[in-house]
Amino acid sequence: MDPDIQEILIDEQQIARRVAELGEQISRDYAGRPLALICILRGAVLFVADLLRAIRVPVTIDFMAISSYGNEAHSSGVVRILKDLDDPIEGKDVLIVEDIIDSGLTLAYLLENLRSRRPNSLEICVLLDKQVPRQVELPVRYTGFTIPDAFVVGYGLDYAEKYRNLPYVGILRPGVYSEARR
Ligand SMILES: O=P(O)(O)OC[C@H]1O[C@H](OP(=O)(O)OP(=O)(O)O)[C@H](O)[C@@H]1O
Ligand code: HPA
Ligand SMILES: [Mg+2]
Repeated sequence: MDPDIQEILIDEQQIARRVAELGEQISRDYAGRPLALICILRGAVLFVADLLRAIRVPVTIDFMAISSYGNEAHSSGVVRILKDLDDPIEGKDVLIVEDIIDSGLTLAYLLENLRSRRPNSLEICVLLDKQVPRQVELPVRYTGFTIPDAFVVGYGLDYAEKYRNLPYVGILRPGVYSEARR
C-alpha cells in the first residue's frame, strides 16, 4: 500500500462489482433511450471508463473539465469550467458522471449550467457520496458508495494531482496535506 494512505476504504474488487451493478441498472433504465454520458474531468475518468464498458445500451460520451479544489483539500467555492462539452445536449437524455460529491458545489453548478442547455432529461451518477452536511441538496440518481467525512484519493481522485493512479479508494494520511501547507 502507498505509505501516504492511512486506510483502504474500497478495494479494486468492491469497485468492479459495484460499477457492474450500476452499469446494469443504467442499462435497464435507459433501454430504448439513447444515453449521453458526460464525464467530469479529471477525477471521473477512471470511473467513466469502467462504467461505459458496463453499459449495454447505445451510449455516447463527452467531457467537461471543472475545477474547484486546485491543489487544496478543501473546495475554493469557485467552480470554473476549464473545458466545455464538444457537442450540444439539447433534447438528449444526459447522465452526468462524477467521481465524488462532497460539498455539492460542483454538481449544483453543473446542474444549473447543463439544464439551461435544454436536455430531454438530466441525471447524476456519482461513485462516492461523502457523508457531510451539504451546502446544497442535490437529486443524485445513482450512487456507488457512501463514505465517511475524510479526504480520499485513488481510482481517479487526487490530492494536488497525485494518487489518481491508485486502483483503490483510500483515506489520505492527514499529515500529507497539513505538511504541504507549511
Ligand atoms: O462536491 P464538491 O465539494 O464540489 O467536490 C467534488 C468535486 O471536487 C473534485 O474536483 P476537483 O476540483 O478536485 O477537480 P479534479 O476532478 O480535476 O480533481 C471532484 O472530482 C468533484 O468534481
Ligand atoms: O475527498 C476528496 N478527495 C479528492 N477530491 C475531492 N474533491 C472533493 N472531495 C474530495
Ligand atoms: Mg481534484
